[in-house]
Amino acid sequence: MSVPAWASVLIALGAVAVVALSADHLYNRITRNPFKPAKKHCFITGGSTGLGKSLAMELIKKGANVTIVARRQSELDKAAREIETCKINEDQRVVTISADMTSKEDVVRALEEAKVKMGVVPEIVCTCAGASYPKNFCDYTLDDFEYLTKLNYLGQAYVAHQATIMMRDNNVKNGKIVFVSSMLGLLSFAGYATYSPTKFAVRGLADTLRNELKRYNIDVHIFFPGNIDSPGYVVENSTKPDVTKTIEGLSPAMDPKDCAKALLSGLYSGHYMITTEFIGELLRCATRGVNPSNNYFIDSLLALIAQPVGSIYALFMDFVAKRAK
Ligand SMILES: NC(=O)C1=CN([C@@H]2O[C@H](COP(=O)(O)OP(=O)(O)OC[C@H]3O[C@@H](n4cnc5c(N)ncnc54)[C@H](OP(=O)(O)O)[C@@H]3O)[C@@H](O)[C@H]2O)C=CC1
Ligand SMILES: CCCCCCCCCCCCCCCC(=O)[C@@H](N)CO
Repeated sequence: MSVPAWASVLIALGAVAVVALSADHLYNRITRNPFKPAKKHCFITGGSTGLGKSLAMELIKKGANVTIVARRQSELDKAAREIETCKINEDQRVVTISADMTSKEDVVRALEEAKVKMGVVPEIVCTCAGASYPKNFCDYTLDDFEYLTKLNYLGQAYVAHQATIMMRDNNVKNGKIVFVSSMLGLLSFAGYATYSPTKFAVRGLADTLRNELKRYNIDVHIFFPGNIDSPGYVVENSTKPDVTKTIEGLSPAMDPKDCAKALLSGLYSGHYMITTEFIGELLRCATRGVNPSNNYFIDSLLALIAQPVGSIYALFMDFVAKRAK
């Protein structure tokens, strides 16, 4: 009995898919160290509210020890009490450090303090501290550009730099640095002139270090979440222009806990670029460049879909922006 031509084509395509998927899986496994947070010292900036706090809670549930860093000690203490309730072992530790990530001295001190208080240097570093104050371009002051560059970009760059030196000098076996960008590090539109560039900059740094830190066996990851229902989100919505709200309508605010879980799931899978939702996946695949794919076969398919979707969205964005007051 001969197989019809269409069936042979299907079988051939299926075979290619299976080979591509398994090669990709193998590639992810071989090129990154497995993510095993249990007993590790996780250092989280912006760990007192929103994404950072939820991430600390999820990591504690996995058996990690956690240091959370932020400016306000009162919020740190409140968060620490909440995080403590997620412990799975009595001996797990939660350390708080009050420090300002826009200050070089504070960043250096925070890492030193974390090492002393926890008794071991940070092995997993997540730079969540960040903020956004969306406005129309002409309504910003020049200082607004400087502040968000300091907090959202330099704040992550300083921490990554000091943590890398610490990991190198203390022979950390397989360290991890997780940068926090945003979907706005993959696309941008009206309202985000002071914010989006800082999140693109974080990607530039993460892409550099993903490659460069291989020599120290430090894995680098970058997270691109959509809107998160956090205290910061409430603040940003108070100044967000209507045009911005209309354009980003496609990204409903996610619960910080689900967002943290999405990040962990990406880390467990060994993905470099991690997103939270389908739109994020489309944007990731459309802008991946020469970064590793998460799944070569599916990513290529999504990249293909993203082209027409992106062009149509650009028409919509420009239509809305042109009519904005
Ligand atoms: N919320 C959203 O919609 C989205 C957020 N993101 C990004 O995710 C990250 C977390 O956001 P979100 O959950 O909203 O955060 P929140 O605004 O809820 O929390 C911010 C955290 O950072 C700390 N922080 C703020 N400024 C500084 C500073 N100068 N030095 C040290 N710590 C600081 C805050 O504490 P304290 O004020 O006491 O210092 C707090 O712990 C940010 O990088 C943000 O850009 C990405 C996509 C969407
Ligand atoms: C491939 C083509 C797909 C096109 C679809 C584009 C959809 C746009 C959704 C944008 C969502 C923006 C989230 C902002 C999160 C953030 O970082 C802020 N909350 C911080 O202020």
